[in-house]
Amino acid sequence: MMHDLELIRVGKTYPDGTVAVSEFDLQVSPGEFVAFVGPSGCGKSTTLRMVAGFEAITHGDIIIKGKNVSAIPAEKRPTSMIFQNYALFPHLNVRDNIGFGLDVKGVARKERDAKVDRILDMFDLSQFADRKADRLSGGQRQRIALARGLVVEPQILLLDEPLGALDANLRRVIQNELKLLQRELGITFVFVTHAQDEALGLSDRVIVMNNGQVEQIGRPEEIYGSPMTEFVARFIGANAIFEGRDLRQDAAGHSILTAHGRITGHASSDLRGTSAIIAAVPAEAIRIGARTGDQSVPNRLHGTIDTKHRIGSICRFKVSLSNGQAIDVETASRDRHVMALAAGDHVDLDCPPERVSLLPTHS
Ligand SMILES: Nc1ncnc2c1ncn2[C@@H]1O[C@H](COP(=O)(O)OP(=O)(O)OP(=O)(O)O)[C@@H](O)[C@H]1O
Repeated sequence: MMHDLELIRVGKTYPDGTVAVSEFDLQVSPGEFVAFVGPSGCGKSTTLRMVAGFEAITHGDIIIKGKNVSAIPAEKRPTSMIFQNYALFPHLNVRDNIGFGLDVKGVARKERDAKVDRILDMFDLSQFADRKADRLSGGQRQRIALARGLVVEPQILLLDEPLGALDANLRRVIQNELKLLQRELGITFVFVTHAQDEALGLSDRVIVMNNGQVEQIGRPEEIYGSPMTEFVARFIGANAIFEGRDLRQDAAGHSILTAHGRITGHASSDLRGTSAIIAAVPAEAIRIGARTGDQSVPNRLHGTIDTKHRIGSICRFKVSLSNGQAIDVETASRDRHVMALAAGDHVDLDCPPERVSLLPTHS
């Protein structure tokens, strides 16, 4: 199958010597929704701008639908980009803002108007068609920015933190709309965000970046449940991290010796010869219950509840372990034994070994 987008060892070094991206490999299927996520400065926007053609690449190749576009200017690429600040022209009305990309491409007036009308209708914006862009709410402007990106019928829509300027409620509404729209149109979306919940919630695959490099590419549940690197384990989700050493292997799996005794899990990579190892345990994989003294289960930990918060059907605990380390525990709030727990209670914790990732650590 031909990929919609392929990055082959793409790199970018800015003229001042800053290495923003290096050795970036990625293949995106037609109709896929992928999200770049990572801390500020990790190279997400630079990568997106290179795909759009707004930034020249210094190494590697960018292939769109089998065609090498590395040397092709932005306006000739089958991509369209949407920015966080919408980049609307405040003095143009909605219709002309949306039609702008078609004008640049020299689409004939009649066809342009028909396309703009169709998309105005689709985004429920027809009643604002003649209003100036600066007389609209944030959510309306965001819809116009989306409409403007889509009206040119791109093969790939590039979205750079498109929801960053919206408040939490509106963000959620537009997130839903975005997801539905993407399914309906079947256009490939490449989305950049520093909000991991957005990346995990919206996309088919997540690309976690750090320091200009790809840390891990995978489906949201893979990134969340099976981090492949220490960075991913610390950046995504709410993993409890236990440092350890003395790797052993037996029938139950690999185990390391930590401040809390042996923790058993699965090794995501070859750990032989690695002296410092961490165990990463997702907050929702940890079971919590009143102290019983039972030591027969694997990965037994002891702690004291610091705080308990109920958020809908989820109960979130902060628990201090015997060595003072505080960890997060998330569990279904409707369980009776969970309902009975309160701050100050001494608790037993455990986690099934298959949910524990053992990873090399660099610290
Ligand atoms: N024009 C430029 N010249 C030199 N360095 C730059 C330039 N633009 C970006 N950088 C640097 O390249 C690195 C990657 O920047 P980039 O904007 O791609 O990161 P980002 O992950 O999108 O960050 P954010 O989430 O803050 O937008 C950073 O170190 C940044 O300072």
